[in-house]
Amino acid sequence: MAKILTLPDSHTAPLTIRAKALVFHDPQSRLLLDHVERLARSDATVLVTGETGTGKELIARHIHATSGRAGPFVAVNCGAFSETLIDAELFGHEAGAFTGASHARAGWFESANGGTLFLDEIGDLPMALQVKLLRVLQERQVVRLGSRRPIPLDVRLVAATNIDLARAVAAQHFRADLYYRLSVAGVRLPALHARQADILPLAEHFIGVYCNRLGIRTIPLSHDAGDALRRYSWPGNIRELENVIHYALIVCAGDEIQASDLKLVPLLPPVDRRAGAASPEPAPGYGGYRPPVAEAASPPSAPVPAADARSRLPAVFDELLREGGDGLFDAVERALVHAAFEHAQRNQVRSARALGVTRNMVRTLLKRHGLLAAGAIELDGEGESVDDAASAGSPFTLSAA
Ligand SMILES: Nc1ncnc2c1ncn2[C@@H]1O[C@H](COP(=O)(O)OP(=O)(O)OP(=O)(O)O)[C@@H](O)[C@H]1O
Repeated sequence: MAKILTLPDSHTAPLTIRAKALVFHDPQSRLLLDHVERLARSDATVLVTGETGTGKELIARHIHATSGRAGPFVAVNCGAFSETLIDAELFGHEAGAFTGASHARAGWFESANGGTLFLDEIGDLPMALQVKLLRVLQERQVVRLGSRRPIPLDVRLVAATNIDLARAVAAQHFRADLYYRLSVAGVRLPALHARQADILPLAEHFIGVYCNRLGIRTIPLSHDAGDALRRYSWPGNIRELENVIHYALIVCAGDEIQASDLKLVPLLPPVDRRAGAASPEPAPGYGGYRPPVAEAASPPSAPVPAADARSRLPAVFDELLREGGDGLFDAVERALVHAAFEHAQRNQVRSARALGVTRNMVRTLLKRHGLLAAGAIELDGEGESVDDAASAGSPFTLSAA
């Protein structure tokens, strides 16, 4: 059974709590872990939400491991089966219940008796089975397909999803009654970029795991590599970090993992600070990320009130701003506007849509950062109108909270 190391209250140094494979170092993460363990001690059904790769299954396993339940942990991905199959697999069937059912078979609920059933991607469960699931949860008994005999159950259900179930209810893809039943006890796992203090401890943890697996001595991160990991936005969250470290250990040729060994997917194209200059090719390795190059001699235009600009940009900038001060904010804002403008082939309307701001705001920001200075071409949209709402699918909203 996984064991949590409890830390003395007086311990002020940053600490990593390791419980089997659990790394929770960020103060917010530790609070979350406390919450999870309190829920684990109850019998409550728990809904774990969070983006892909944030550790939902790991948390479900931890809930089981710390619940004191002696039965097994049974994990099922609801999105991986057809409706007919998942019905029979979840609730079991008697012999002859349907064509091909030559033997009676216990379903996952019965298999998890005394333990925990983890239903991953619960949002993918077909509506008809949502009704059945709700009934099983309420009555604490299951009836196999082809039978009328109720089988009593003692199963703790943990469900997980990376979609917004409330929206799925609004879109009539998910039943409201099941939603309310599942949402009583919830755990929301933050995206990795919002757990800054967890990034390096997790990276070190994965270095340990994979060096062990590869049978090599531990290779530490160089300073630059650590910096790059902290600055990256991690759209694939902890799973992506794990893969990046695994790959880096395979390609690393020296005594330390270098930034160039890290295969990070670029969120932003590289930045050229000269207005109107063509974007250079991404750097090799390190996902093409480059720090902004030194300021070139393009004259700054009339500034716009910073607060105005900030209020319209995604929340991730607020985080960067808190951490890095105005200089960092400006650099990121400029990089973003420049990237969107180049990506939209200097069409202000399309840039505005990608950024989720008005066209006037794009124009103001372009001016402010000298991107409409001499040599820059200004193309307007062909009569397209833009409203203030962020456009769906904007490539620049990936890391927004
Ligand atoms: N706190 C953590 N400490 C150590 N490893 C972790 C932690 N959280 C997640 N991981 C690792 O990250 C990987 C992804 O975690 P997991 O599969 O639990 O994510 P998930 O949210 O269920 O993903 P998906 O939504 O894609 O199913 C796993 O290898 C897991 O062991």
